[in-house]
Amino acid sequence: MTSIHIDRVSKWFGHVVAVNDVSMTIGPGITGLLGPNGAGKTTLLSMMAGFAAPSAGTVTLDGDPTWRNEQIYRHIGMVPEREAMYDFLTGAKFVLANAELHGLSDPGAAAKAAIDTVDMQAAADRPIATYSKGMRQRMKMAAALVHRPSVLLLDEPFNGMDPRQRMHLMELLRQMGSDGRTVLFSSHILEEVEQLASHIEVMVAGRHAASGDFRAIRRLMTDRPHRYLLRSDDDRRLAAALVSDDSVVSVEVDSEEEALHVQTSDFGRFTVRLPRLAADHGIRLYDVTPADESLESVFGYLVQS
Ligand SMILES: Nc1ncnc2c1ncn2[C@@H]1O[C@H](COP(=O)(O)OP(=O)(O)OP(=O)(O)O)[C@@H](O)[C@H]1O
Repeated sequence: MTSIHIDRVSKWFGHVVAVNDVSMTIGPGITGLLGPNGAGKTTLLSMMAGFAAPSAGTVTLDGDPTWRNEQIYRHIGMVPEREAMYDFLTGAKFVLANAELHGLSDPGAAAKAAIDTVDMQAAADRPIATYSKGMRQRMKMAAALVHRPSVLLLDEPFNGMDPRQRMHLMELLRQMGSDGRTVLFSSHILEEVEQLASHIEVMVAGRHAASGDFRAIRRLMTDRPHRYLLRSDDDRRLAAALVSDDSVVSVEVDSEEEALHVQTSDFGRFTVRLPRLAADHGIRLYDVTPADESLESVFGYLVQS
């Protein structure tokens, strides 16, 4: 069982719409679920794992609904972002308890194999309370893998990991993807998603904003109109010079801030043209600051497009 199909799914909590009419299919290999905080990624993953019911629409795994379907839990492993571990247990006991909950025929062997997979043998007999965030993350991963699920869902798995742990987990996920498993992980960091996933789904404010190859998503993010804040020794003359340039969409003089707000459609060309233009007109530039570089505004642009 490998393909998750999300069909017109919404989820609301009182007046909050966490997921808004989302449709997507997640197949074998590695997919990145990208979106800023509060985009609805955790809520969507919980519905995929069968932990929460959609308010509208359906979530199915190879045609079978995931909600309240015991058979489905055998095929899905979920690594939640929030800690859901008993700190007094050792890592080994925690993974073993998960193996027993799944009713596996040899829970001891399954737990040992899962701990070996995440390379946590050395710390397996220590209480979880003594683990670093990255070690906890790996034990949660072992618990999620103990029944050898064909679908692995991970919520912000790289949070709190050091670079070496990050590389180790990336390697492990790559291996699972190439074994034909379906691996879906959420993140709010584009670079992280790019390194691992060839296919990306983007969520913004509960909506499905974009889907595709990471190059296409990257292009969408860099081709958007860029806004800059400029300060110079003669803003009005600079504004007049800028409006005649092809790369500039709009210029606004902000006399309160004593600055110019410039919007460009081609930021590569603009960054080359701006210093030349200023030099040609004998204008001195004091400040050139991108005004919309925050991740939220980049995602916001994707939703509008
Ligand atoms: N149980 C709940 N009760 C009320 N509101 C909720 C609940 N769970 C999520 N929400 C709201 O739904 C929206 C989406 O939250 P969700 O946690 O799914 O986003 P996210 O993309 O995973 O963000 P983050 O990375 O910050 O966890 C948010 O506005 C959140 O406050």
